[in-house]
Amino acid sequence: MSPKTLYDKIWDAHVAHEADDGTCLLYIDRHLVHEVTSPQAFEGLRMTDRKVRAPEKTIAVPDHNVPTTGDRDAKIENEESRIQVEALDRNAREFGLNYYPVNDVRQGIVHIIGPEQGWTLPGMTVVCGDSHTATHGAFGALAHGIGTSEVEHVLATQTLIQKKSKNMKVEITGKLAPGVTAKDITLSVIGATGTAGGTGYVIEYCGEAIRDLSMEGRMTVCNMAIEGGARAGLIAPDEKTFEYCKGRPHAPKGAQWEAAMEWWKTLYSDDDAHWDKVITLKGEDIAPVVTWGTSPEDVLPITANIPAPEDFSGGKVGAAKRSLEYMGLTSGKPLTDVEIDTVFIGSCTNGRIEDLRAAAAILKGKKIKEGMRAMIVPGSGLVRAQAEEEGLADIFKEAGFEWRLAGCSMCLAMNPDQLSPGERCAATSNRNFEGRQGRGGRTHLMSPAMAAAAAITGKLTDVRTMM
Ligand SMILES: CC(C)[C@H](C(=O)O)[C@@H](O)C(=O)O
Ligand code: SF4
Repeated sequence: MSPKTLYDKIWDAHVAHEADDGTCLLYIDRHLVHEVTSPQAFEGLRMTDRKVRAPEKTIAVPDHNVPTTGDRDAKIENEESRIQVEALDRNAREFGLNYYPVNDVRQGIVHIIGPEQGWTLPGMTVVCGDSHTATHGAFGALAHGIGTSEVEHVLATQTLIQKKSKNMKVEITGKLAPGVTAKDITLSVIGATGTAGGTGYVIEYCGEAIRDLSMEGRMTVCNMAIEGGARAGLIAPDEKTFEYCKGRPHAPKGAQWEAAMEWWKTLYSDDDAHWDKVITLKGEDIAPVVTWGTSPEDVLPITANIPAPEDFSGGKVGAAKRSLEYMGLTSGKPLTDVEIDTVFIGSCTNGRIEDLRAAAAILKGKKIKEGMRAMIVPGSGLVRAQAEEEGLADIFKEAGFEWRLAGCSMCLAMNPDQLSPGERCAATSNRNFEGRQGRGGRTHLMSPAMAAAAAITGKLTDVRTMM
């Protein structure tokens, strides 16, 4: 048998049909559905009088438009948001899906609750009408975003038409230095490869620094594979993965667990498998980083100065000029001089319990800078409950943070949590595009510990000075 990558193995196990031109029909194990990209897909089913082919493998949750304050049973004020959330509610009930309504404690960001509830498991194919579906790759699942017409196709057939991508290996060797996290790894990779570096590839992240990460950290890394242009990100499952999955509500039990483990233990890239592209970073070389511009590739160590357009070449010169203008930054000044007025800790990148613990470790016994607007938005109701039980919520509230209900929130500002024009935010999310967090808002991406440090000082801050 010829050697295979992890991606090859999962792919081969799911091909239902291959056409002469290489186009394949892939079987889909899990279909996650949120309110933004699904209404038209369900309408399509209705119009053609179809049912959902595998409702037991389809999981629906509202997350993007839900308010994170107040009464969850109250009507959503914004009409567009309300229509989407109500449509999902109707569709989930009518088509008999697994459903976590907004007032269910298990509700949360779709990419956080999939793993949390044990829907996401090694070796699966997982899709969702959402680009950050790559997150689930942390379990050694082939997971990627799909468009609304594909959502309809998967709902109707439980299959997806796909062409195979190329294999890319991203190896992070050695150990991370103190203060350096999974977020710094994933941002540094994009800084090195650019936002198009992964185009046409499925990335497998490997190496000692990846193995050392918790499942939460691995999800942070895979979450941003899409920002590096890749179709999906993967990490081979290991004991940590199995331990995380064991006992989750929808994980297999008993003999079924044993049978699953037999297959899961074969899920690694063979030694002499073929890679179309290989990138290697040394863990020791990775610093706590922040973004300075309006693309996730605009990454620098926190100790650097704000770049000048002339530091770049080609099309990037003009892009950097526009970014710096939009961001209101002066070239040559230290990044640590940049003052911020808002801190957002949350999102499917960094809204899990470990992220909240990392922020709490910095915030314990401290106060945020006067006048600072700071919020923690847990990734799910269960993350929120656990943080309360562990006393983290008290640390946040005593420090001056708002303690919110679960949802996407200020990651993309589809709910009332938005930046005003010119406001500058230290954010733990994954996109710093113009207007992403509200029209005219300015976003600096970073790790939860770095965002917590910035909340205290009121500036972009090297977390290592506060440890
Ligand atoms: C709304 C949704 C389609 C979108 C995505 O696909 O990623 C959102 O989650 C985002 O992060 O921009
Ligand atoms: S938290 Fe942000 S990135 Fe994640 S699904 Fe929601 S909007 Fe998209």
